[in-house]
Amino acid sequence: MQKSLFPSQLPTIISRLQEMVIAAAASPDVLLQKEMITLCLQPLSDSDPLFSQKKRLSDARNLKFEFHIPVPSTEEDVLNILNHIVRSARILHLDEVEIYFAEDDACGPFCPKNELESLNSILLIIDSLFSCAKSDGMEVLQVLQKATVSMINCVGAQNIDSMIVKWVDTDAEESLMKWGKDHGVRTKLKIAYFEEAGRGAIASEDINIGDIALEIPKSLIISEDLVLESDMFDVLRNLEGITCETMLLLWSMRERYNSNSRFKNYFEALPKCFNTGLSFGVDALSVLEGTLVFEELLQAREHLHQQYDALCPTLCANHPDVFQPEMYSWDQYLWACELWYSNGMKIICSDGKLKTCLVPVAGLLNHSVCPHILRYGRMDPETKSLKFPVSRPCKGGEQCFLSYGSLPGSHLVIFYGFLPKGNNPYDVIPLDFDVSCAEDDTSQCQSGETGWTSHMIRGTWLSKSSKPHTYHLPSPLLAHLRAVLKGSDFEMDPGESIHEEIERSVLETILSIFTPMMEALGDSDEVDRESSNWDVKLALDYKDLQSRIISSILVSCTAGLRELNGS
Ligand SMILES: C[S@@+](CC[C@H](N)C(=O)[O-])C[C@H]1O[C@@H](n2cnc3c(N)ncnc32)[C@H](O)[C@@H]1O
Repeated sequence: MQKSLFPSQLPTIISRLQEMVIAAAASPDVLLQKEMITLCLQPLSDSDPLFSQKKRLSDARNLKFEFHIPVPSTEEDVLNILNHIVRSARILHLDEVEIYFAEDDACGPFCPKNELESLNSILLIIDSLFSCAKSDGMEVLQVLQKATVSMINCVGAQNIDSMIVKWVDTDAEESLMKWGKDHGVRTKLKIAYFEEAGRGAIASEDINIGDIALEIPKSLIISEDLVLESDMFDVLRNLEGITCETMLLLWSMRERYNSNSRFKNYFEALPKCFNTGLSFGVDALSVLEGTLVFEELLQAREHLHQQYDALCPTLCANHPDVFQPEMYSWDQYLWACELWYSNGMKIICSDGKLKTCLVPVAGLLNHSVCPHILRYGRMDPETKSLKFPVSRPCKGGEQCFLSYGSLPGSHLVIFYGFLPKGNNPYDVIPLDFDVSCAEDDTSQCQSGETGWTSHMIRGTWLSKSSKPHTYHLPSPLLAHLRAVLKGSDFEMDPGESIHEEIERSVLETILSIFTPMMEALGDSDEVDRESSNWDVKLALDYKDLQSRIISSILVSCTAGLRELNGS
């Protein structure tokens, strides 16, 4: 589901409680014992692929990663320090898209996922400090804990991803849950149906931060190990270049119809069709013409067709006993691809390898940009199970959401068949510049002195920057264009950081990229939304989203130009 399900580095929590003995100046005979709480965030690691960008941001803001809180302290002082801790944690947890848009003058919150990751990492440290705190220290920790939990609750309160429950459990889902529980699944969730998202999971009781909402034993997880044990492997092992993922896909096509399968209840509860972008009909495709997703979708389908043609007919002809032709049609292949794309989870298994797996029951969790479950994806070696703890509370009866990752709408449409509600901070338009620079200036041209070599843009309503000459556009992009356009054409006074002519050129360049994009989107008013099929509706929603993003960029550039022209 998530392309990289587990955060690349687990937070190594280094925390300690130090006792400091301070001599009282007034009376040298008396030693006052003063407790000091030291809270250390995971330090920036140079193995982090975003190390240089994070370092630049944290240096620009003078951030620290180790904090000392004197005990006792006033509540105000504690909360003030917590504010600094949170600012640092946010930077540590930024992912590639989030950091690209993190402006130097912004201290967050950046987006719900980053906020939840940061606050949960802090909460974990605070909780670990309780065991060695003394009474005054306890009080300080309680203040820190209460304030952090309250910030987490605030993130949840702003979430608008609520859906209306239609019904709870049908036969197939009921059998799946019963089968799961009989085989060791432990859960505080039950299955429900939502008009907007199909099945999903609701909390059957209040689930608090850190509680395990769902625990799936290893024995129920479908991974490549099953293919390696099956008769299929004898045939597939001889195929050059075949990946474990493809083997597993072929295995699942057959297992779906195996009445003796260990996973019968799981396969029976799967949808008969997945309704992702890969199944779009011609009408939906024609709506998408002119959007970025159109080409991506055609390429993805072409790739799958080629893969099918290269594999299935030959396997069925040469090994009909293993690959029965009636189970290996193109439609069945597409169904299996959609299953794996929309339900596959990347898990670090007991052998330390990252594998794409199907996880019964967990596969019923829907996605949100403000999820409850973020930290999962590593098999617990002790319990031999996969645990899904919540990072924000989920009240009984509420839908419990998972994060499928930092995914843009285009990816969600093609591989999952939906667009999430609310602002998706990962809805970016990538920008590939073919830069030809003066030879001696190439590196500066490519990075615009910010370390970024690829660029992106998103809806400008998401920008909170109030700095002049930012136009609600990302600063790495502006820096890059300024560096490229500066070239040798403009004379800049020493010390001059902004040159009006360059600013105009930057904004005009962006307008020249997005004006034709907006025109290419055309008008979709003539399509009757109400009577359209699911795929046309989704294509229209995606197109609306693209228009909204592009139009916000055009408005920001035009406003910027007007400002520069003094009108
Ligand atoms: C892992 S499955 C989740 C269970 C799924 N709803 C079902 O009925 O089987 C992923 C699929 O759920 C749907 N989905 C997940 N999150 C959604 C959301 N926020 N809004 C609408 N549909 C969603 C999409 O169809 C997606 O391909």
